[in-house]
Amino acid sequence: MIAIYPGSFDPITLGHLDIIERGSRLFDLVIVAVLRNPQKIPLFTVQERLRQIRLATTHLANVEVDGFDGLTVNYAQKRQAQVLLRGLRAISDFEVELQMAHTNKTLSTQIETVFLATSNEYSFLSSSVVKEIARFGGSIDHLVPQQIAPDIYKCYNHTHPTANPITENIPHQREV
Ligand SMILES: Nc1ncnc2c1ncn2[C@@H]1O[C@H](COP(=O)(O)OP(=O)(O)OP(=O)(O)O)[C@@H](O)[C@H]1O
Ligand SMILES: CC(C)(COP(=O)(O)O)[C@@H](O)C(=O)NCCC(=O)NCCS
Ligand SMILES: [Mg+2]
Repeated sequence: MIAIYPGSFDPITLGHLDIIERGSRLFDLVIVAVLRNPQKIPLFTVQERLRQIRLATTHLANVEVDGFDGLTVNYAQKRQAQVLLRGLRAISDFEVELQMAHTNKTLSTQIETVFLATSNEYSFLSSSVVKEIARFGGSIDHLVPQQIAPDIYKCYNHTHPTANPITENIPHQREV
């Protein structure tokens, strides 16, 4: 069975990686699918995010990384996937995710959404939290795959919080 794990992944966190690893044990193939979303101003371009997710998942043979436009169910059908994989952290996720799952069901009755509960240690973790910490000069080493931490520090003009402490010139939004 093929599962699509769609999302923004701006950037990928250890919470996402945990869902990908657990998904890869449940499904024959997990396709991590990054939405090209013109409505969001991302920190990383889609190309950068694809590269980052690929770097973080090299140890998983049945994981593929791709970008897509348009409706997720259309992309799932194109890839012959039967499942949309999503993660649940809290009630706030549940409300949005349930609405999304029901909407997708009206668009394609063939595709099921499967939710994995967050692992306890990542229940607080989001891409937004990572960006907020990095933006104010904190360490994100324990929150993202080690291969991509340097990318994030670079965006905020510091190599590592201990190497180059917070300055007043940290940009609030990087140009993409
Ligand atoms: N720590 C986590 N544990 C479990 N699932 C997660 C975790 N972080 C994100 N997810 C799930 O991954 C999917 C993609 O989420 P998304 O790309 O929006 O990440 P995010 O961390 O929520 O980022 P943002 O802060 O930009 O919303 C969603 O199903 C989301 O619930
Ligand atoms: C990309 C995503 C899964 C949300 O990802 P996110 O959790 O990273 O914000 C969702 O916005 C989506 O599926 N967008 C594509 C458009 C679509 O299919 N909309 C109908 C479902 S609400
Ligand atoms: Mg989110």
